[in-house]
Amino acid sequence: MNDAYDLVVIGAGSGGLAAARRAHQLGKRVAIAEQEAIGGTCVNRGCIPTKLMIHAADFAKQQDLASSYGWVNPEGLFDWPAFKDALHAHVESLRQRQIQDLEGIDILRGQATFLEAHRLQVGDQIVYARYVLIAVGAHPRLPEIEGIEYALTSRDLFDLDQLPQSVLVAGGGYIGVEFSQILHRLGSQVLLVDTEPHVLDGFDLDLQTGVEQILAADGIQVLDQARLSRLEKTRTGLVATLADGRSFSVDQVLCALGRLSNLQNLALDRVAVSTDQGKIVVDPQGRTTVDHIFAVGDCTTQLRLTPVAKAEGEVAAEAMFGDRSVQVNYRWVPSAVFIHPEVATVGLSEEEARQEQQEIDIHYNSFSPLEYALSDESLEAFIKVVVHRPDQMILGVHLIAPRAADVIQALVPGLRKGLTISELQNTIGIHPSVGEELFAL
Ligand SMILES: Cc1cc2nc3c(=O)[nH]c(=O)nc-3n(C[C@H](O)[C@H](O)[C@H](O)COP(=O)(O)OP(=O)(O)OC[C@H]3O[C@@H](n4cnc5c(N)ncnc54)[C@H](O)[C@@H]3O)c2cc1C
Ligand SMILES: NC(=O)c1ccc[n+]([C@@H]2O[C@H](COP(=O)([O-])OP(=O)(O)OC[C@H]3O[C@@H](n4cnc5c(N)ncnc54)[C@H](O)[C@@H]3O)[C@@H](O)[C@H]2O)c1
Repeated sequence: MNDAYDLVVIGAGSGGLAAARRAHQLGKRVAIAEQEAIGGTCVNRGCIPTKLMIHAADFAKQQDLASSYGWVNPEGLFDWPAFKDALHAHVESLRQRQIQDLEGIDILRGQATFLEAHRLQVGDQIVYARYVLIAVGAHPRLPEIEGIEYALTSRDLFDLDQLPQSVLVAGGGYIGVEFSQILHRLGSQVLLVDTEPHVLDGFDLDLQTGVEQILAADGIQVLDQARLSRLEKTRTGLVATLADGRSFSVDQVLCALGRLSNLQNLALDRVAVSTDQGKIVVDPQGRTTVDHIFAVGDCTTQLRLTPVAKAEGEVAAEAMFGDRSVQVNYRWVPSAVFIHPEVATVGLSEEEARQEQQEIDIHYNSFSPLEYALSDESLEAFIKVVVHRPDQMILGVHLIAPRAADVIQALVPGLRKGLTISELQNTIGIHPSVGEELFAL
């Protein structure tokens, strides 16, 4: 049968592409179904365009610092349409590269739906699949409040005709915090509203409060324990009302309130795949409650990050067709919030370690990065290490500093092998660098 595959992958994002390529390398006949653009969220409307916007915004910060380093009149004007064109051209080139990398794999254009356990409809085509991998990702959650149709999501930001002069950002997670600083640096007045006591709920509390200080020092107003409850369109923009009755007139409102798995069109009820709170339940190999159906990435109950989706995709393909013993190890997954200065974290927060009733010591080092030395502006960067007192092994590392993401991820192989605080303290670093501060704890 022409339309019979060893594996049909649903969704050509980070997880689906990794699985499809691995299964193809293992000699299997593979098809990948995609209803939108190849590359999924990360390439088309997530990590890559966001980080390009962060670089654009960072030049504004560098201009501020440059005048302390002898540069005269470093201020320039930001041309949003020119940047947008360059951004979309780069995203298009990445997309083309992803398509080239799919050589030997059939691309099925359209929405995939289960007809029965091994049969899928993709657009107007019906295909047979020995195995199916669901990698359908997620979409922004919008609360059911009056006027929500006027709000933007992160998807819309890369296509705006012009940047808003004022914006209310609802949600202080990764997306809300990153875009608050981007939009502020590019000239918008920003108000950030979050329901929790601090932004970045779930991060180490010192990171949460440290980030709020950075945002406040930038001139971003942060309202904690506040909930967006209504939007009204006016002649000039929007009026956003909070649950406590306060209201704000702004040009735009950005909703960054978490993401929901894209399960709505799959007809999962026809195949008895179990879900929990709208996410597919999987084991550490990505197997669902149905033996030949796997799921990876943002549509599952695991962490929602690109490198995690990729690792899960590769493991799932191995579990189907190669080394059946592999599993994803979620113990030491680092992550970063790409603001200036960067925020990066790995392992347990102090609060998580205390909740687990671990006996812990906290090692802390605050420092001022050299790039601020000549500036009137100050930056208190810090590193915090959570240590298991009985054996001195490191349980978590949390850093706010320039280049924090690179510093933290370089530690991960050591952490996986049981790195202790004295091994860190006995290391000779590179001077002058942010990384050497790790060894001065
Ligand atoms: C603004 C933003 C910034 C981010 N920044 C970072 C970052 O800096 N670092 C990081 O690690 N992560 C980041 N993420 C998260 C990261 O993008 C995701 O974790 C990652 O893309 C998940 O990959 P995935 O394969 O699970 O899903 P996706 O990449 O979302 O791919 C799913 C694909 O499935 C398709 N699809 C859905 N349903 C069907 C169907 N029925 N039939 C056919 N196709 C279907 C979709 O069109 C989509 O292309 C960011 C996310 C956002 C929104
Ligand atoms: N740098 C990165 O790695 C990166 C960047 C962007 C996105 N991501 C991924 O994308 C996912 C989604 O990001 P996100 O920021 O949308 O979600 P999130 O879950 O990280 O944060 C949502 C925030 O919204 C708040 N909130 C919920 N309802 C609210 C309301 N009605 N009013 C005000 N605040 C409210 C929550 O308290 C929470 O702080 C993340 O989980 C992350 O995995 C990662």
